[in-house]
Amino acid sequence: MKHFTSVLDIPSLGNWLEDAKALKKDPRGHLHLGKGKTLGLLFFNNSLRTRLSTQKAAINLGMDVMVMNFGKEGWALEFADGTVMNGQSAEHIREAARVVSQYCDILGIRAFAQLENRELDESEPVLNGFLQHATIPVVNLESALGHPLQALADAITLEENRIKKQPRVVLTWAPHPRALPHAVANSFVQIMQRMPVDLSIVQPSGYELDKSIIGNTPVYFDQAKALQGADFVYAKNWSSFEQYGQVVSEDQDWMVTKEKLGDAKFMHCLPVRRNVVVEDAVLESEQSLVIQQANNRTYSAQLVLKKLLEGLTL
Ligand SMILES: NCCC[C@H](NC(=O)CCC(=O)O)C(=O)O
Ligand SMILES: NC(=O)OP(=O)(O)O
Repeated sequence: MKHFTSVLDIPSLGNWLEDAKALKKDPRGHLHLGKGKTLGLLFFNNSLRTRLSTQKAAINLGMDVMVMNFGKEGWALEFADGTVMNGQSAEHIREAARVVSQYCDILGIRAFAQLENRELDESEPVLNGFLQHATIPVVNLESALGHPLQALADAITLEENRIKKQPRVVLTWAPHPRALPHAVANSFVQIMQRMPVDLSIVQPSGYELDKSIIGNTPVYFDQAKALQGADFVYAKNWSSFEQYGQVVSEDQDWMVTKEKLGDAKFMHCLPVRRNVVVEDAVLESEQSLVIQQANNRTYSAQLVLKKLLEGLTL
């Protein structure tokens, strides 16, 4: 693995989940591996978990870390080739990526979808710009299309809480006051499709995710029915894919409640809007796994960094 940009970069999920378990038992067991190596983290969007858990993961591996809030503090970057840069952009990705590569050994990039132009988002200008021009391994800290470190933490959490051999996992759309990206939902679907679970998606009409990601995963429109008998309920808002980036329903009836949850465990990537996405009673109950999911972000990041560091020393 040269870079980690997608769930599809995980060669064997079963082996990785075993590796994650071992790392979690002995987080400081590989302090030598990152000694003298620097992780650079560039954030074009806000973060709490990704920023701190990825730093923590690097610290556990003995790495040094440099973090920059690029969105506000970096020069506005130009990604298109051949442009006359007489507008807002002060620096080209061709220089920026090569410059940063000299200071770091591994580079993490967070750059969300803009949700204005599907083709532009699908071209992943920021992540792909760094992939193309950086000379070091690149890690996706949530891009327009995916959030693989979150999905890996979700898989670890599910593995720790599964009772059944083939649990029923339901990804439910939930209301939100803003238009949100598809990245978390995409990567969750992709990783669950690779696990021994019975996965389905439930959402209001108009919120179908990218067909190329859904594949054969069943999609339902009746939330109460879909949640019946679920073992894990993963809530997430996303904007319309068809009417790209639009909010086509704000239906509060889709909020996850204790009653709808039944005996299922509740999952969400956080940050979560209380009493919009999910009611307080769920988050305060024993059924909520959200804090454990956030904890597992450290081990998912640590696993990825460990694999990349091992690749560097080969
Ligand atoms: N990294 C986890 C989720 C990040 C982002 N959520 C948000 O922007 C929520 C912000 C708010 O609630 O206003 C998303 O859905 O992709
Ligand atoms: N779940 C997650 O990625 O959280 P942050 O956006 O706070 O990093």
